[in-house]
Amino acid sequence: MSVRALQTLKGIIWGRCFLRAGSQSCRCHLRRHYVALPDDIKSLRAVLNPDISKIRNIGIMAHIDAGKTTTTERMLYYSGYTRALGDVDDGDTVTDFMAQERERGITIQSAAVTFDWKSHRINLIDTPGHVDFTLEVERALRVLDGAVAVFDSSAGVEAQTLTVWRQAEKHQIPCICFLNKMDKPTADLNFSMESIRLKLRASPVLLQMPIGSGKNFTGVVDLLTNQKLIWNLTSTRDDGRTFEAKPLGQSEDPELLEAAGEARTALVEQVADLDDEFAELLLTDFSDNFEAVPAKKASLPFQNRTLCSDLQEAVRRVTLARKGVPVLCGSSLKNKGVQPLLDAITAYLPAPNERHHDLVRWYKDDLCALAFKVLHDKQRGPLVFLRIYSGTLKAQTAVHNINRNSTERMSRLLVPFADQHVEIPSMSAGNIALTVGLKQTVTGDTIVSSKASAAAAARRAQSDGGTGTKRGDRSDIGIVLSGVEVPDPVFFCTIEPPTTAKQADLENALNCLQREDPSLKVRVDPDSGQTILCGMGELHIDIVHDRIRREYGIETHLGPLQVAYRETILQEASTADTLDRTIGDRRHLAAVNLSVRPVDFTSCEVAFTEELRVQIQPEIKEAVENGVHSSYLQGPLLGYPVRGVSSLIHSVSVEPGTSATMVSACVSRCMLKALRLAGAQVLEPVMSLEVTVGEEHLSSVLGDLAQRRGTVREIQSRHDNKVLLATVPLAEMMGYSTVLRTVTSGNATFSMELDAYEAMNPHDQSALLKRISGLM
Ligand SMILES: Nc1nc2c(ncn2[C@@H]2O[C@H](COP(=O)(O)OP(=O)(O)OP(=O)(O)O)[C@@H](O)[C@H]2O)c(=O)[nH]1
Repeated sequence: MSVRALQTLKGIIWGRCFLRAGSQSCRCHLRRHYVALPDDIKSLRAVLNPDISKIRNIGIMAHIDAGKTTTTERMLYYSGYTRALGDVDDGDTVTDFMAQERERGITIQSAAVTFDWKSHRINLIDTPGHVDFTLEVERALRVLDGAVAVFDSSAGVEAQTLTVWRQAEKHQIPCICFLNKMDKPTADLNFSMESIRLKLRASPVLLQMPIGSGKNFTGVVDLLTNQKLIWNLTSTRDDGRTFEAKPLGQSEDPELLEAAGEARTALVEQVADLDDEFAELLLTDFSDNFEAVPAKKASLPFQNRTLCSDLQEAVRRVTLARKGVPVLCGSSLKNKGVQPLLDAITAYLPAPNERHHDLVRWYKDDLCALAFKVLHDKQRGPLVFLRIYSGTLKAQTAVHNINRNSTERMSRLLVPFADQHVEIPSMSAGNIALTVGLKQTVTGDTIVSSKASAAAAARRAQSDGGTGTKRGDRSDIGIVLSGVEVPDPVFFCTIEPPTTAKQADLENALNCLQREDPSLKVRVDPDSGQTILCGMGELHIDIVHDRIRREYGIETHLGPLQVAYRETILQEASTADTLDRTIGDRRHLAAVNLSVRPVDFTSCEVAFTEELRVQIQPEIKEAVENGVHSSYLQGPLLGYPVRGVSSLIHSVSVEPGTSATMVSACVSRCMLKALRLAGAQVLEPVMSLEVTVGEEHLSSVLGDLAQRRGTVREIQSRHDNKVLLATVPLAEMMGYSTVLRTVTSGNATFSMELDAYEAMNPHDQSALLKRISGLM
């Protein structure tokens, strides 16, 4: 695997489990003017069910290399979760513990880590940064209440952050931005703010100003409190646990004083623009002196004010309403600025009860939880991470899984703290729980206390207009939390066990892995009988392969990686077919007349003419639909799934005694004829690619892309680098990371995501057809 892939893998497997022995000690010295960790941080772990208002379920999202791992490591360290500061460059982060633990076969990965910060419970939920794991991000976002976006302040918004940001917007998750790497000579606050504004179309609310730049970056001015937060680190080994907080006084550097004054006025004006309540306060109480606006309510001139009217609360309202995003600065690597980031998480991001979760209201105080990650532990079996939305989850009780329509018993309930998994008897709404014993639950399932509770919720939903999610044709309305949409895999390859005796073990491993990862698809080729792995990218398949070896002890052989093409049609066509077959003494006779026409590439439909719809018997209708759908599974050209076709059934006649299977077979055969007549066409996955490269290597990258059928959309300048935006067919991108590293001597990074399925041009299509049919 490439260095980049390995680095990315490190990001993906971040935060995985943590069965580390030994307690931790965090001795802190609280001196005058100095801020350090309060001693009570550890003891708060005794509070296993904190008040819901004190819980923060958050994720950290970032482009690769922005500093997510480093920032996370610092958070875990300052909160007392870890004893030593890990360094990604030295390979001793929490991540690397994971690798060792996996080597020892103890499992495990964790989807969430729990720690306390100043009387708040923070559940940090892993959001991997690589596009192959977009589904994991989506799954994590589903259970997050807030997120921190980490940026490299010299690069601003980069491709992967943009993708994850869009996903966060879809789930309406309030965010905070952390401009990391302020110690770099090229760090640029204004550029980063502008790129948040332009690329993310967000309204950045600057809460801190950096003090000094490059290696002279020493801390920040907190614009709310008008305080300087300074890290006077005495050596490179200084962990930055202690920092100095003092009011910005007149004796300061006049330039800093002026800049901070202007930035605070801009902040106050911006918040007033975004929050009416604050604007009213400003106009009535502080119209002639914005500088006197207090940071916190405690410092308001009159205490009986019932409105939450201080600046910090106004910023909070703005953040929760997603009208603006607070921006903080720091350098995680240099141990500066992470504690205020933790403060900001507790101050601005929402508690679970401040988020609106549809459907949950139907459960009132009954249990309703979402399984958002399943892991397999060798000793304890499947571990299921649940986000509890309402009610209480109790150990040693049976719970009902609505999606599987099954009831199963949960044996133990755990909280994933650093040094141990703490077992607890029950857990209330807002929390993240790790459960043992749920053997049938799959990622995305909704868990409730009983079947009766689900039925009661369904009745409430029905009487309130029935906004529950209807599942298939079931007559009951299942009140399920929406899971995640699983995108189509773009790559596939065969997988073989070392010996046929290991086939059953391989099947078991693949079943377990699929339960954990819904974006992994496994099927058996009907012609060859081979097992086929389908995944989201080279890295995804690589990791699955590696996990089968490490965690299940099976050395498998992977066939060459192939692109998952699709097929469609170019024009409309109509045809008819008759199937007349006698099997034994039974005659099967069916005839069908249908037409197909192209629609957009995302869907495939089947419909019946108005007249036929009222006449057709339900079992014949089902058989016809099955026939059409099975023809969509294998296109006429290369046998890839069909997309973008709408079929209309004009007539069907079936002689009595004809089996449903024969009706389906007749329809499938007719569909195949129709698809051929309609001019079948191969669709290929086209990726959008972003390459950041030093100017001197730009021409080599462009030359290489031209050979890959790439289309350059734009070349932007970013400091000394060029950012190249292009689209390239996925088929041309195998092993790109290695080639890119070679042509740029390691001076480039790239990220890639599926842009669209596009029709291949006739020349490329005929080359592909020849290659696949073995003629080339
Ligand atoms: N100068 C500087 N470098 C930093 C800072 N934070 C992280 N880095 C470096 O940036 C590189 C990437 O850091 P990571 O923390 O691994 O970033 P990440 O976002 O987790 O990256 P992936 O795991 O690849 O997704 C490492 O070499 C870090 O040492 C910072 O504040 N300043």
